[in-house]
Amino acid sequence: MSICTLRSLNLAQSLPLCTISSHSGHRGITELVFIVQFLANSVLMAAVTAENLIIECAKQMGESSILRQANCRAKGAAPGFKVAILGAAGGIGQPLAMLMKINPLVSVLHLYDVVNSPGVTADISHMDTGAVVRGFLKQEQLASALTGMDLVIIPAGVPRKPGMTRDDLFNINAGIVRTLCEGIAKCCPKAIVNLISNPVNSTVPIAAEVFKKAGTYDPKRLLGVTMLDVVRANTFVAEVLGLDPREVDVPVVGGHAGVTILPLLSQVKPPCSFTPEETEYLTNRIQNGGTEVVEAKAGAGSATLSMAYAAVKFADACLRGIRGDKDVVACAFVDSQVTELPFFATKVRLGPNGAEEVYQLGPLNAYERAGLEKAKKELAESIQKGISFARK
Ligand SMILES: NC(=O)C1=CN([C@@H]2O[C@H](COP(=O)(O)OP(=O)(O)OC[C@H]3O[C@@H](n4cnc5c(N)ncnc54)[C@H](O)[C@@H]3O)[C@@H](O)[C@H]2O)C=CC1
Ligand SMILES: O=C([O-])CC(=O)C(=O)O
Repeated sequence: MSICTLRSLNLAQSLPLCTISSHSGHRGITELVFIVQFLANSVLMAAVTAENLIIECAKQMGESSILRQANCRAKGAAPGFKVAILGAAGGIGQPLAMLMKINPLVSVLHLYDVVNSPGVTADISHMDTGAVVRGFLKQEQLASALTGMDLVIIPAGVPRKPGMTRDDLFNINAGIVRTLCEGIAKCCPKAIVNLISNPVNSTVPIAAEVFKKAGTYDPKRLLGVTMLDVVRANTFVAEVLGLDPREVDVPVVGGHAGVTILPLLSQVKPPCSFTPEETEYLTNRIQNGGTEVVEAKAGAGSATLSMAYAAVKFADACLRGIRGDKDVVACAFVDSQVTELPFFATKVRLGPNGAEEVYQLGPLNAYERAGLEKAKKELAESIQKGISFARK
């Protein structure tokens, strides 16, 4: 308030003064000066009156109510999409929330968690970017967090420690994902869902079953996030080729765990070739990128910062798709007819309804065909595990 008043004072005092000094002596100009002075004083009085009014209102209604009104006004100011992050106070959730607050396509950002979301929300809400941020804590606020959302990003759940596989997270994360997806089915059934929680190869089938049970399943709108595999593949391949990673595009198909992560090195852009040793090295490194980080963090969790970056890259592609941008293509783990499995990661074209088109694998070399068979075997089990859990 006081800053507003100061600004008005400056305006009222400085404007007429500088006008007089440069134009004194001219009658018409002097009249103009008086008019400007009069207008400036009126602005000042109006500002003071308005400030008094607001202070009076604040006294009567309580400060938080005034702040809520300010929030409502801000909401109308920035056109864009409404995005919720479930698990927003976590290792991925926090940097993801920060990066989504910067995204100009986002007008409203809902941060939900079972702990610490008020603090994260207060912190992020001070960033002077367009999106309005609201925090939601615990199950009783899940419905409010989800209502009206266009895109829901889910990084909720426990991460790995050294020695664990992603499947070891199933017992805890399966239940978390089921509960959150039940909320989505009730409160924002048309939202596009970006599912990050591991094991993605099982949590995506769980989400699909929950939506089927609720009668809201739209296969296009459910996307398992495998972007981190692509981000890693681009980085490691660029290192080997001596290129800038931003110039490299590596399709990664299959799923998101160990051998189910299948980089298609024969389809790298720009076109290039690798020796058998390079192919072996790159495939292993891309498949074990997650484990590399888990071991380096030595018990303090798994990839969070690169994952937040990858999640934002993917969410941004989804939002551009919803907006109607043409040719938005990214890899994701989706409902698929590309193989005999019900879910598979390939390139998809993102549009207003999510994954509008699921692309075929394209030509594979012998190394990749062998990798595909291994990937499908493990994927089939993980998918079935998720479906059985959700149907129990
Ligand atoms: N798809 C991918 O490429 C990747 C997936 N992940 C997975 O993402 C998940 C999260 O990882 P981090 O953020 O590092 O873990 P974290 O433990 O740091 O954060 C998880 C957050 O989820 C919250 N949470 C737990 N139960 C919840 C519930 N019922 N509702 C809402 N929030 C809940 C926790 O309070 C916590 O704030 C893990 O399952 C991890 O394996 C991690 C990296 C890459
Ligand atoms: O490895 C983990 O547990 C986390 C993850 O999915 C990844 O970093 O790719």
